[in-house]
Formats: sequence, C-alpha cells, structure tokens
Amino acid sequence: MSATEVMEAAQEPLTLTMNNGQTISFKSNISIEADEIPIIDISGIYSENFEDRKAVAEKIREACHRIGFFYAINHGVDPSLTEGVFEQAKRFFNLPEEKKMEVCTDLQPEEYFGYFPMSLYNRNNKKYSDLMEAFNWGYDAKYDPMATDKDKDIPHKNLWPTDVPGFKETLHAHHTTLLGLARRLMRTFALALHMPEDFFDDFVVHPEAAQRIVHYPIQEQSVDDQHGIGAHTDFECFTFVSQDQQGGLEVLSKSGYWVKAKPIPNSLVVNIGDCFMRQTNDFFVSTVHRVINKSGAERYSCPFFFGFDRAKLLEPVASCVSEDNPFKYPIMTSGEYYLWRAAKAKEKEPEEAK
Ligand SMILES: O=C(O)CCC(=O)C(=O)O
Ligand SMILES: [Fe+2]
Repeated sequence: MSATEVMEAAQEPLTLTMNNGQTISFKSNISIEADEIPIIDISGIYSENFEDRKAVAEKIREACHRIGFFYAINHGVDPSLTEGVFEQAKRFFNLPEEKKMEVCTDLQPEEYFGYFPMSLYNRNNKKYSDLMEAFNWGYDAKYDPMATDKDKDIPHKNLWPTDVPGFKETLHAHHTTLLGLARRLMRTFALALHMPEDFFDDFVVHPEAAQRIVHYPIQEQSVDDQHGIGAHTDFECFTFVSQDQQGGLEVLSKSGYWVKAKPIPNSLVVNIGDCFMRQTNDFFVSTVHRVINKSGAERYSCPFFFGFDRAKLLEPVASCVSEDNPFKYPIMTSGEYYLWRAAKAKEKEPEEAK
C-alpha cells in the first residue's frame, strides 16, 4: 500500500495504552514512508566557530520541536566501533538461555540493567508479547575519560556475563565514544533552547548514560497482534539509536501515522526523551515510537540513552516558561523520575493479557 492509500483507507482513530499509563491514538496501524524525520549534518558541533555550532543548534531546535526525532550524520563516531558492538550482540544473543539468565535483570529489580529475556514484556497488551530480547548496561566512571573520581559509586550495578571475552570491553568502547558525543550534543541542545552553551554542563558530570543491545527475531504475527517493542517513549533526555539495515523502527507523527525511520548507513537516529520534554515544558517533544520486524531477517539495534545526574532536579529551563506558559510538571529529581519509569516498565501485565 502506498502512503496515500494508507491515508485514504484510515477511518476512526485506533488507540493503545502505554506502560506509563498514557493512551495514544493513531489513524492506521500500517506504517508509511514519509520524509518527516530530518537528516542533520552535525559536523558543525565540533567547529571552533560559534556561528557553525549555532547553525546546527537551530536545525536541531526545529526538529525537536516539530517531531522529536532526527538522523545525525557526520557525527564523528568511528563505524568500526559500532560494527564491533553488533558482532558482540549476535554473539551474546546466541548464548544458551541459562548463560544469559546469569545476568537477568530480575537480579536488580528496581533498576533497568542486565538481560531482558525474549517476550518478557507486552508493552501495549497485544495478543502476543513483544518479540525482543535485550541486554542493558550503564555509566561506569572507570570508562569515563572526564571522570575525576574513577571509583565513584554508581547507584546501579552493571551485570556482566562471565567467560565472554571482549564483550564488556567492546561495549564500553562504544559507550565511551557516545558519552563524549552526548556531552557535546548537550551543549548544542542548550543553544537550541536559546540558553548559554554550558547551561547543562553541571547536569551531566555523572550522567545517566545507559545503553542496550537489542535482538528482534523475524515476526510472523500480524502487526495488530504483536510488536517487536511496543509503543513507548524513552525516559531520559535524548537517545541515540544505531540500527542495522533491516528497518523496523517506526515513529508516530503528529498527523497520526506511523512513519518508518528507514535505516541510513552510519547515521544515528536521535530522539527526545521524557525528561527533556518535561524540562522544556513540552517545547521539545518526546515522540512515541515502536519496532516491528517484518524485514524477513533478524534485526539488531543499539540504543544509548542519555540523561541528567540522578541528583539533579528536573526544573524548567527558563526560556521555556513564562507567565502565560507556566511549568506543567511537578518538580522531582531525575533519579526519582527514572526509577518510577523503570518500575512502570518492569510491571508485568496480567497473565491473561498475553
Ligand atoms: O530498536 C530500535 O530501533 C529502538 C528501540 C527502542 O526504542 C528502545 O529500546 O527504547
Ligand atoms: Fe525507545
């Protein structure tokens, strides 16, 4: 079906409930190809010239206000680091189930790290559970070139499998590079919000920087009955997604259609998460997305989630509030917010909904 045919066939709004309790509506469950997600060359963020940095920031401002998603190209991440992570992902997910269960996320129930077995969740109460498995790890000061205290206690514990040589090192090498890019991009986001460039620097000295590898088998069920990962929004400030060439990530546009975020080699898909949406009083939009792997091949992806230090308050950014536009959200720390979201995400649905 072409995009026009999908739009013409659309009838009354369809709805679904996400695991943060929010109900969303959309016009058709068939996704379309559309040029709604802008491609932004971000090489200017490395320029010594302020005007170059500001020019990238203005493009990001428009994208994050309109759709909350963009492709970053020329971001400076060495493609061999990303390829290394994808190789390790294939290796890890091929391990026997009992080996993967040694680092099961249930070992640390209040956090969102470790191994998430296949079909563990059903984010939107579909007939079949979400067809994905994942392994999550988080910030560790030992691997942070900017950390002054390499032994700083982190609130979570990373759960690493034993006897998988090179796994942790390869994943951390990629994480460290994305951490550098994320801190730099935080400065671009500050400019995008018309704030001083260093405005967020103190918020990301010990950031929340979680990363995951995800495996989506080929989905046989219809898109009405199953997702790879159900419709959701991300918790933190922003996310970088490295994806392979299979496709499957879909973004819910303001017009109510699922738009395919088609793979662009060596790009990063960047999207706004709920913390940034809250702090910017909805100026940046945290857009609902999902994955459905109907490509006919296994799909792998690697999202990196970047947010503020857990101790920092999610207070409004001054440029996003005024007397006519007061702050809409209760003020809490980033940590309180992440843990609340992790608890909601880990709530298992009642058995009969599966
Ligand atoms: O696999 C993807 O492309 C995106 C996954 C995702 O949205 C997530 O893990 O939050
Ligand atoms: Fe996501």
